[in-house]
Amino acid sequence: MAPSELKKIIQGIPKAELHLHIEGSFKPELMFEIANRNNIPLAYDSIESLKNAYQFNNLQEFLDIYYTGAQVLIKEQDFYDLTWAYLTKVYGQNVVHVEVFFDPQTHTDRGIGFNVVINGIHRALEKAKAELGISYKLIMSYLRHLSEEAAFQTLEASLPFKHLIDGVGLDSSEVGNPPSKFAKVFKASADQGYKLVAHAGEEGPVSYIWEALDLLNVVRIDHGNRCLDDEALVQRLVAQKIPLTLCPLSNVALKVIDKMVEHPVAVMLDKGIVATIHSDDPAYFGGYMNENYYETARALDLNEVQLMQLAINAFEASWLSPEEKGKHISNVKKYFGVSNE
Ligand SMILES: Nc1ncnc2[nH]cnc12
Ligand SMILES: [Zn+2]
Repeated sequence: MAPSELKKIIQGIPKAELHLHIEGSFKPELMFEIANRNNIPLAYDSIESLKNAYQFNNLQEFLDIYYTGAQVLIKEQDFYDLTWAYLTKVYGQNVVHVEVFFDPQTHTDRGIGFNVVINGIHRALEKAKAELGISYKLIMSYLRHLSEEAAFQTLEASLPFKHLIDGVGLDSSEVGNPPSKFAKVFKASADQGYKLVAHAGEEGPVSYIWEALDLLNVVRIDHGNRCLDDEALVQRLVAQKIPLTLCPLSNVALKVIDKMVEHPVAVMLDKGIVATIHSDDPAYFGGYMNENYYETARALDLNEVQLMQLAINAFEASWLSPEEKGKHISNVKKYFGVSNE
């Protein structure tokens, strides 16, 4: 298929984004603008030199830059502008539903109020719902390089805003910080009514995916690339329809895989895993939803049936109601000319 034809097909697919760190959507241009208005010096003297620093050998090298960039976010308006910029961008890519991560501790540890962060993000999400027709869920992520005690404090701080938050996640430096470290706070989060997800098996071993399932009771795994190392785990994921939110451009940028042709998503689909494609930190990894679909489809020679399955899987994996899921899935099928019988 010609590149332009593939791009056109991907553009038209109604898509759900389920693995997006809002701080990872912070474009250098907006970062400079917000840094200037808040009088915060950046370590880079131009947008170009900042962009040149976006070369990573592993997850930690990325995280160091990502946390530094987030430090210019001070006011509610900053969080609003960040979120609104992301939403208007993906509106143009026919993303119709988003489930967005935010990292409260990255901000509260700098003295920014939980209310400042969540109110700014929430205001933009509400505006996108009203004006762009994009539905949303919000996921508060605990930073796994910090203690479980710190995660408990974050859970406590979230409670006045519980009505705005749909679930909790677990992100940041994976190796050495297994899911088991957060078993108690995940149980307490579930008791508060939060849904549960966790990053696992991105750089960490397959045992972290088992732990996320058995000790944290998550309903989806973020990344999960390493699951193919373990056939029993694959069978569990298939039998229980546990989705994996994969991020192909992120995996190449962070050297989780060497080249896109090595990405496991096609094999996962073949095995019947509810695999989905997302963008993780699009401002840092070179692409949003369309670019992730496109680069993966090109490298793995995905056909239209596989593209349709990926799009359907994302709605199946979402936290939308059964009726909403059904409506979106029927739209995807219609788009691909498949009957909804
Ligand atoms: N890919 C990733 N893995 C873990 N933590 C993250 N935080 C933002 N992006 C992340
Ligand atoms: Zn992620």
